[in-house]
Amino acid sequence: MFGYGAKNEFVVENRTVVITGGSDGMGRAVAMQLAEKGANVVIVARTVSKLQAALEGITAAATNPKQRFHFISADLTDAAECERVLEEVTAWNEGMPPDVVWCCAGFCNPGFFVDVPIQTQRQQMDTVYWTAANTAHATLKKWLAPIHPSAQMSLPKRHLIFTCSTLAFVSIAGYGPYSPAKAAIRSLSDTLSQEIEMYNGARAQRHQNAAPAADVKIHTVFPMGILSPGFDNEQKLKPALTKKLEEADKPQTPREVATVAIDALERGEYLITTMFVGHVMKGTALGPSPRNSLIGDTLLSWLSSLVFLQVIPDLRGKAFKWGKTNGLPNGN
Ligand SMILES: NC(=O)C1=CN([C@@H]2O[C@H](COP(=O)(O)OP(=O)(O)OC[C@H]3O[C@@H](n4cnc5c(N)ncnc54)[C@H](OP(=O)(O)O)[C@@H]3O)[C@@H](O)[C@H]2O)C=CC1
Ligand SMILES: CCCCCCCCCCCCCCCC(=O)[C@@H](N)CO
Repeated sequence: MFGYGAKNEFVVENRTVVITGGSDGMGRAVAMQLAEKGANVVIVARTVSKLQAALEGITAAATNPKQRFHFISADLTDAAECERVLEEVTAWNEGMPPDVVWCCAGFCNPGFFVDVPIQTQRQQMDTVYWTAANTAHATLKKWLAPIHPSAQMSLPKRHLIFTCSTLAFVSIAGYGPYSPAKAAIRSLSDTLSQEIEMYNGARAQRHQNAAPAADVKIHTVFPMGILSPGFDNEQKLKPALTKKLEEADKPQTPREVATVAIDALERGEYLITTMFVGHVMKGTALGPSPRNSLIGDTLLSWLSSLVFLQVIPDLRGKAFKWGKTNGLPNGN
């Protein structure tokens, strides 16, 4: 929770939330929990049958008969489809854009770089990076449109949330098709977290000048493994070496990941990790990102830099030893 007496920085009651990838895994768990907290929820994914089944469960999680639920089928690798989704949600939401957009769409196709066709690697960039960037673009174009001072209303902060992976901080052999796309999301998130301040600054003068309708905050969640249908699929493709190198990962349920992430959003955090190993992976890679807590994150980065003195050679050493013992993956 956000702590006794502290302010909840992520109020969703009576507000409208869009969750991409909301038909399965973590996205569906997030949708259920935000419905439990009183949000109106729109889930977006490609497969209609999965959307219908998920929406039933999400609707049943509602706590107030006034809450509304909707699904939209769209392939978010197509930017025009993301614009359509935002238009449809705005029309459904009585002309108001959504208050929260959470990008969860994506899946992982692991494999060694030279073994995975380059076309598949481009597709990973499309499904992981571009679904998020397209959704962010369509959303922010709506949110940041200038509103004349006479038409300004008092609106609460809007939230754009990306879902990354701790692999964006520390990549592992066998994730070449996937980690770069997640690292690109992290970079976009850092860029936007700075750029958005210009708009929030302009809004401080909204009584004199045209400005966006509400302040905007950016967040990014970095889960470890999530026990989802996507994960089951990924395990079938994953090289044995990759499984060995990620032994420190004890996958969490979608519900656990959603709960931890929402709690962190309620505390107002920016880069969100969901368990101890994830915190340490973040700590080694904080770089120029805004901190959640100056002291906490600085101590974490010191701890991590010590831990990683051992982890970096360990990962490389295990890869070397694997090749020495087992030969090439398909060399027989
Ligand atoms: N599972 C894991 O171990 C980890 C996952 N993550 C990330 O967390 C997020 C959720 O993962 P997970 O819970 O495994 O998800 P799942 O693989 O279980 O579900 C993925 C969701 O995304 C949708 N989706 C996929 N491609 C598109 C597309 N092109 N357009 C629209 N919707 C799409 C799927 O529906 P449909 O196929 O019908 O479109 C589905 O709703 C992802 O971003 C993933 O990369 C991060 C760390 C670990
Ligand atoms: C004490 C600190 C030690 C740190 C050791 C680092 C070990 C690496 C763990 C790799 C974990 C990968 C999780 C993300 C998985 C993911 O995103 C995919 N499953 C995609 O779906």
